[in-house]
Amino acid sequence: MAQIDLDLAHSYRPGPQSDSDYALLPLKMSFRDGGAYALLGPSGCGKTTMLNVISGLVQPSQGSLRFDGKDVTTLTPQQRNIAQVFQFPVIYDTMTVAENLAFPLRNRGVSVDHIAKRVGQIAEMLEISHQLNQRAAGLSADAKQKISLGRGLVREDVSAVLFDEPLTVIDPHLKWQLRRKLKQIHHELKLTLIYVTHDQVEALTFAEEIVVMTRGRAVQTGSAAELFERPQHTFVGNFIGSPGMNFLPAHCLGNQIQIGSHAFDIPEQAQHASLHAIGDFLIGIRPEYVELTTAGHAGALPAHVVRVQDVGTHWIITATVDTAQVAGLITVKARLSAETTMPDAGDTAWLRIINPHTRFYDNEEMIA
Ligand SMILES: Nc1ncnc2c1ncn2[C@@H]1O[C@H](COP(=O)(O)OP(=O)(O)OP(=O)(O)O)[C@@H](O)[C@H]1O
Repeated sequence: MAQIDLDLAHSYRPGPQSDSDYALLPLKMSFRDGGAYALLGPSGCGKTTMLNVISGLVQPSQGSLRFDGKDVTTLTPQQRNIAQVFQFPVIYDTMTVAENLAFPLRNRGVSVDHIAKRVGQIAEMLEISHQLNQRAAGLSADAKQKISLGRGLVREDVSAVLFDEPLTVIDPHLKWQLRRKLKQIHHELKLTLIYVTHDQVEALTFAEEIVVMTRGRAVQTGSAAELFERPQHTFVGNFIGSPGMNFLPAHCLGNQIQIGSHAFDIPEQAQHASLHAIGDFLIGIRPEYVELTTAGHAGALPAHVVRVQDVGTHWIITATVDTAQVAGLITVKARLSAETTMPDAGDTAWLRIINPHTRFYDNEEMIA
């Protein structure tokens, strides 16, 4: 296992001129030895490029990377001692499940006894012990991908195990089980795992730390709770959560926050942010933290209710807030508990949007 430090950028085009020429913009980041990470972001944001730069399949066009302080930039995947699991099964159909799992160990000259022990352990973890003597050829796509996962996890001496959307071919129910299983396996094997996905549920279930990426940038690395409570970038606010964070344009007038024609006291968490010096900014509040309250309540403004949806364990209210000439009508969503007395579509509801959970953004970055 190794601590992985990146200080690099990558462009597939020679002589990149603008940000859009880069698949990975210049970044500095570290993956802790033994950590479980997810690289999360929409299609094309650079996740696979980052994974391939770590494995050595792609050489960064600028900068370097280190494993435990040693520069590995020019080393091959094999020299870097990386195991990789891809979207589709990479196994030998003519071999049995046990032989497939043993293959990476046999290649490294591990003793027969140790191979048998380790293959048994991995098969048990993945619940494929009963299939060890079957030929891989006859197995379902799900079972084959489990073998691929097993082959990725079987070696104890790897620097890291990299997964590129490994559950794509897996049936939805099994997918859910395997995500939990991988988390448990990480706990037991203490391998450094880096897992690429565009699915936030997958990332949040599996990883201790999630690297959120957009347009070639890693905009935040943090636990599920950190990404939820303190999105450092508006993209994280939007992308994480369902529905995503609400954003409203605001500015400072005297020592108050002005949204449309409504003025609010600056809350405790933004006292230090010199909002008056910034001028225009965005406030962000998660639908979970928008409170339904009464007229004139501190931190609340009137909203026109457009839709009220019962989504089982809670309700989602969609309403519009008038920000006047700043941005016209802005949609705000509130996620309310099933016990709340709901307004109807067409009503005016007072929504408390300034409270201790409100965040402040300048140029997409969180400032308070
Ligand atoms: N071999 C390549 N040559 C040129 N451009 C590439 C190559 N591979 C990726 N790109 C470009 O680099 C950018 C990042 O792609 P990458 O595959 O890393 O993103 P991703 O987040 O993994 O997307 P997906 O989830 O769709 O796989 C995209 O604009 C993509 O078109």
